[in-house]
Amino acid sequence: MGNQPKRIALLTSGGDAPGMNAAIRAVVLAAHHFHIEVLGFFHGYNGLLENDPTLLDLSAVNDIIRLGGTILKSARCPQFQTETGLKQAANTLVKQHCDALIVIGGDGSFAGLLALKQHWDGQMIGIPGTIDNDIDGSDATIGFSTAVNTAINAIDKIRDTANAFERIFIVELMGRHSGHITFNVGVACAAEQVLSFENFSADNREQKLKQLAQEIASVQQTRHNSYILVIAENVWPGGATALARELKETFAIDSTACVLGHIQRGGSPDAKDRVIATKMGVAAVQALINGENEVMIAEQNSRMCSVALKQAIQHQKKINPNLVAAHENILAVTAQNQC
Ligand SMILES: Nc1ncnc2c1ncn2[C@@H]1O[C@H](COP(=O)(O)OP(=O)(O)O)[C@@H](O)[C@H]1O
Ligand SMILES: O=P(O)(O)OC[C@H]1O[C@](O)(COP(=O)(O)O)[C@@H](O)[C@@H]1O
Repeated sequence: MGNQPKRIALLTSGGDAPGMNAAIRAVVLAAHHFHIEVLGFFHGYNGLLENDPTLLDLSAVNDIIRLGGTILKSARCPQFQTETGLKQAANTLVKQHCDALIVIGGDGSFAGLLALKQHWDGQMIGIPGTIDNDIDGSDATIGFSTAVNTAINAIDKIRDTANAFERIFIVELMGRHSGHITFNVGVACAAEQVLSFENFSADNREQKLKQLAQEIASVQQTRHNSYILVIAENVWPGGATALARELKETFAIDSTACVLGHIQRGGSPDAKDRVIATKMGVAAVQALINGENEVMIAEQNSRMCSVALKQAIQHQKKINPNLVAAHENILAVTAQNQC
């Protein structure tokens, strides 16, 4: 306990995620409990370059657990990826007498922490905050659950029009490198097709287009029903709009492309995200007090634990293969054959 930090720097970085505020609140409350000060830096790593932080007292985090976005603002900060930027950030932390840094963000933000390590020797802890859920070593990330629920709500609404008009919709979901959102939403919405990194490669594009055209024709002829295809962003060259155009040009199939976009990142965090963010925020302060360094707080089988930051950014977290297989082999096929 003698070496516990006296002043923690806290920031949110990269894509904002619902529940980041809940994590900020938990860090501040836990730190207050242990008589540690928390300095909030704004605009991601830019805040360390700007050196204009604010002391986060209890009133600063009052009633923020239910708010989407982040009260500390977020940003991407190219300057932090230069030696000059990293040195400047390290100087700020020294000048502000911070002996620890907690960053709530995604894999890029954690890579940033590891780069800063070359110039600053304080304690560093990452808290996984990203809707993409693409962080190794943690079963879930803050924001994923809310984003999935938001997309489900949106697609359920689209389904009403799709059913009423027996129309085809192609809905593009976020997750630039991973299909966690796409597969979970696809299964939960009973989407007729799911297209993501796990089950599609652009090399098979022509074959896939033909297969989709056949499926759509079959569903429409035999069932007079709607057809919803969910696709991950970046998976089809040109995205949902290009796919809709190709179906029209090659097979004369009319479809409507719908890009859900940033709607998935916003809104009040759901119960799951509020709870995981709170647990992670408290665990981060406890990890600092225990002398841990260069780790990310994670949840594994409902328990909080620490994972080396290096391990967290390996990009090896796969979609549950049972989910992919169930959709490919059972759910979609069975649903499409219903009369
Ligand atoms: N290799 C790196 N070195 C230093 N900083 C980095 C590095 N990679 C990312 N960052 C910092 O982290 C920020 C957020 O990363 P980004 O990948 O955009 O979001 P996320 O953290 O959500 O994955 C970047 O804008 C940059 O400031
Ligand atoms: O808002 P931007 O800068 O266009 O970024 C969009 C990207 O951010 C995300 O919403 C979240 O990604 P990160 O959490 O890794 O930043 C991705 O799903 C999406 O591809």
